[in-house]
Amino acid sequence: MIEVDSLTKRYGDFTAVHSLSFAVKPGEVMGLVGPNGAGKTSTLRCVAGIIPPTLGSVRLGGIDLKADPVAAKRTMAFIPDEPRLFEYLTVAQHLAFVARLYGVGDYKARGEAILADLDMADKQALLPGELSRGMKQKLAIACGLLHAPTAVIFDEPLTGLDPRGMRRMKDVMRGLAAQGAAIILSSHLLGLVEEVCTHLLILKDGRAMADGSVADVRARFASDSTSSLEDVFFLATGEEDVARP
Ligand SMILES: Nc1ncnc2c1ncn2[C@@H]1O[C@H](COP(=O)(O)OP(=O)(O)OP(=O)(O)O)[C@@H](O)[C@H]1O
Repeated sequence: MIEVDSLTKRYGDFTAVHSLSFAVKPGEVMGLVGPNGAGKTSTLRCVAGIIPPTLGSVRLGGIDLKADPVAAKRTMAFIPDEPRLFEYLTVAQHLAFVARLYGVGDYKARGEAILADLDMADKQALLPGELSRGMKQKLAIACGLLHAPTAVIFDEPLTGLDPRGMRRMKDVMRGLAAQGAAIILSSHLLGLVEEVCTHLLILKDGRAMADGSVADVRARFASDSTSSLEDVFFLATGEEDVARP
């Protein structure tokens, strides 16, 4: 469960996120979408405990992030769009290191299963410098999932993946949700959001333009239940001439 209550993020005098509240329940995948500068990254970083909110609170698995950051972060994984790896650790050593950090005792079988899911089983002895961009992304994902997080944040998770990798990644997200994880997926790829997400939060200028199940948001903004998420996005954000043919 991810619970965000009245989250405000200011940078100096500028307010990037205005009193935002939402919750992602176990099994839900919430798509966080919005135009450039809407406040998505600021929100995600606050939820992940990377930067502090100016006001408001975040609870992960029922644990207040400010009151007990270590316990709250133990329940969570943040998968950034740009993989950050250790140059001198192999794939297998990355998993061993992350397992020690999170106190995952029986990590080997779990790590191998995650690597296999991502088509990385035969890459265990390689260093990041020997991996392609997409493989690095997959390794970052494997590291993030090793401790079986119940709250998972994906920021543009398909960046650099080939079509097979993208399909694997979508399966991984659906699988995590089916196992009861609460997931936030931030992406500009509205097709991906439409395929994977059960819920939507559309942000603009740091404010929620829409929040709810995909069906509810669609019903609110589009007259037609078959309208694409792209249409819903433009209607909700007023970003484009929606009357275009
Ligand atoms: N460290 C910072 N200092 C000052 N302003 C910032 C900082 N980080 C972000 N902002 C501002 O906050 C606003 C929201 O930025 P943010 O990166 O959260 O948006 P975003 O929705 O993730 O955008 P994008 O889709 O382009 O990644 C923007 O106006 C940005 O200029």
